[in-house]
Amino acid sequence: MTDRKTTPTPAVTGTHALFTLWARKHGIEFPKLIPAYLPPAGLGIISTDEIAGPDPIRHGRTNDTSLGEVIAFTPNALLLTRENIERFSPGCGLRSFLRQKVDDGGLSSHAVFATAIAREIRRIAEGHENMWREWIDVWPKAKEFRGSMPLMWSAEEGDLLPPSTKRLLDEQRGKFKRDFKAVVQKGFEFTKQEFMWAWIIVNTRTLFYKPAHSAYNDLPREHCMALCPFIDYFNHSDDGCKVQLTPTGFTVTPTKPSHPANTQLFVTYGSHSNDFLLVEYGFNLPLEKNKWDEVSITPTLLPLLSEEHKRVLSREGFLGNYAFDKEAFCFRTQAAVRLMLIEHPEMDSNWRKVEVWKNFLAGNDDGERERYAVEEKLLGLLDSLEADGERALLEADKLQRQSIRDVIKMRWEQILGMTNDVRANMVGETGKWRGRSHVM
Ligand SMILES: C[S@@+](CC[C@H](N)C(=O)[O-])C[C@H]1O[C@@H](n2cnc3c(N)ncnc32)[C@H](O)[C@@H]1O
Repeated sequence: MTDRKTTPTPAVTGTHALFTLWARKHGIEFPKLIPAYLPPAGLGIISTDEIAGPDPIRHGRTNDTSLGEVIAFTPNALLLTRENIERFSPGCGLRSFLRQKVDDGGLSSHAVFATAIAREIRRIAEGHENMWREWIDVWPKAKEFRGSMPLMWSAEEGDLLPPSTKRLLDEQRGKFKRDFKAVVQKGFEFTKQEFMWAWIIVNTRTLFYKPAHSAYNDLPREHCMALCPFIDYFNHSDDGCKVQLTPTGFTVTPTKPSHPANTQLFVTYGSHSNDFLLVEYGFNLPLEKNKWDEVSITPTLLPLLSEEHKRVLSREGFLGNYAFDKEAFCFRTQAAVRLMLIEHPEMDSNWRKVEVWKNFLAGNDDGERERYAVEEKLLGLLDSLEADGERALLEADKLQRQSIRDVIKMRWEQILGMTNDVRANMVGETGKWRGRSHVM
């Protein structure tokens, strides 16, 4: 978790100083910014001067980011992209794997970038030069990822994460495993540790990149990526500056009216929950600083649905993607839980009940008749999550590595806090609104 008030220490010596010289020499522009140490976020970007953003009073518009000054610019020629992979890692032969679809023996963009990076680390150690060497030298080392990136944890440590986090971790582990296997099958000989470090570098530092090249027209979104020197120094906040791809390169523009000198500037990586930030980037934000945080309840709810329920939900477009935040459960969860009240929704004799359910989905029925029964089920989901959380917190206390223990405890505590909030919204602080009392 990061505190924006961490006192920044400008990173003006060593590898970071060499990198900023290299960056300016190659056309990267950042007139009022410098990198700084901002523990626990590692490096970040701070202002050296006051920065003016869009001025809503002067322009009468709040969302016109083009009116703020461009605070950072990285030209296209310096990006690591699918097009220049062979320039980044001469002789790697990776370009041909990008021409093939992944299902036809090709490699994902993520796997190709990680391979090129892992290969260059070896080549640099053997004495080869690399045009991007100064940039590579400022990336975090493997030991910096060990405590924070769950992908690097043991299975036992990962199992103590909340189900909503663990589900994302399992998906990520699947992706990593597929990429590593495919890369090894192509004859690249990396250890799992070497490849994992490079894969995490790509995971935590890529920008969405879809230039106006025909090669990108039909390319699936997950393959549209680039690594971007300097702009990859920015940390994330939910209201950070805007990153845009222009015909000449990436730009960063502020979205707030002004930033004083000597403050950290953030960009927004996307509208991400803390579970996502934790698994994909190895950090999470205090609840009050992440307006997009929510808890997926899918892993708890899906196993409670019968095959019949799943078929009906799927036909209506309501299967999966269930969540709550500190205010309430989402509508999709309501839809699933309401359907659970009908034991056999596909039986002819239940068609009337299913019609009532569909009327609720369409907004033609307020659902008040079933409200208590639905709430009982929702409260049951919260109870079960809480029981899991209490068990996991006890187990986490036994873990050797404190950094991992702290991460697991922090996310569980956030989730248990949200569980309390959403329950209080449903039944009142003491349960008196519903005749159900809870020990908080
Ligand atoms: C694109 S890099 C940003 C630069 C990075 N901090 C560094 O030291 O090189 C993304 C990584 O920065 C860290 N990070 C980004 N935003 C953060 C935040 N708000 N709080 C804590 N860590 C953050 C995470 O480790 C994440 O994986």
